[in-house]
Amino acid sequence: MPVASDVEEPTTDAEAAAEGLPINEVFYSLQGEGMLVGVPSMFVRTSGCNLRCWFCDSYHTSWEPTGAWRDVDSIVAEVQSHDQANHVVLTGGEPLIHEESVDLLERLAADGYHTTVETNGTIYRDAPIDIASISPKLASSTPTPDRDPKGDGEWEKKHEENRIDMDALSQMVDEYETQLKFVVTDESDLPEITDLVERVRTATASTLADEDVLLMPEGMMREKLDRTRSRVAELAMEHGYRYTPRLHVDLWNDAPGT
Ligand SMILES: C[S@@+](CC[C@H](N)C(=O)[O-])C[C@H]1O[C@@H](n2cnc3c(N)ncnc32)[C@H](O)[C@@H]1O
Ligand SMILES: Nc1nc2[nH]cc(C(=O)O)c2c(=O)[nH]1
Ligand code: SF4
Ligand SMILES: [Mg+2]
Repeated sequence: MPVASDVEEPTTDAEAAAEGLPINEVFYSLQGEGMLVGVPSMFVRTSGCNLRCWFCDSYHTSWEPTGAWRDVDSIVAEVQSHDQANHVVLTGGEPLIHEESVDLLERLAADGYHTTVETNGTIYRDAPIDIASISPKLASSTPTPDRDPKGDGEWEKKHEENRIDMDALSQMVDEYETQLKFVVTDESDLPEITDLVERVRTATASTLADEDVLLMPEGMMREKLDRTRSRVAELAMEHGYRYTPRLHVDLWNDAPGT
């Protein structure tokens, strides 16, 4: 795919209307994470993010955002060209920084697709979303100078300030069928997870069951997951939360377009 532009910040509405969405990749695969794991799905990956997790497995949508601007018609046409999939995963980067993601979701809903949006939960948008797959970012995601994949901790403060927005998160949980999918680096993440789950329960009218809380092992590649998945599965059992594998990594490691 041609690299037409770098995407650092959300565009203005006028630019977005004229240009569509910055797209890093569109591909057909199996949903690798969460409650629909294994379901044949089309993936639409937007470029650009408002956070910078040190472990981000989509480096070219966050730390070095690249992509081609595409109009919604051409994205929908590519989704339709794989007629095995009735399910679309909109991901990124952070797809909800882009106003035009709402247009895309409306077009997909009108065409009868079931949609999952993978989001960090910091931006609320009103859109036809079947599953909000929210992955709130924990303190262990913060790019401190010793873990910054690119620089020297320049993003540490901004990431730390913006990684949780309780208003946006609560509104999303109230409006959409939700899974809260936490990336677990080790067991020291658990107190923060249980605390955040309780805060969400207090702030929302909807029921957030323990099974709607998912623990996912951190690991971009198989070798890392081999070291983390057993412990994360045990932690899920201890707390009554759900464990989610990273099926695509088990099957295809970090191959592009999977
Ligand atoms: C690249 S993010 C894009 C969507 C959105 N920005 C978010 O973070 O939820 C897609 C999913 O991958 C997860 N993820 C990113 N890097 C990971 C890693 N190294 N190990 C495990 N999960 C990771 C995120 O937490 C999120 O659930
Ligand atoms: N197969 C597959 N499943 C996924 N589920 C969520 C993904 C993501 O990057 O958001 C993802 C991904 O990148 N690949
Ligand atoms: S919020 Fe998502 S896309 Fe952004 S840096 Fe973190 S994992 Fe990557
Ligand atoms: Mg991924």
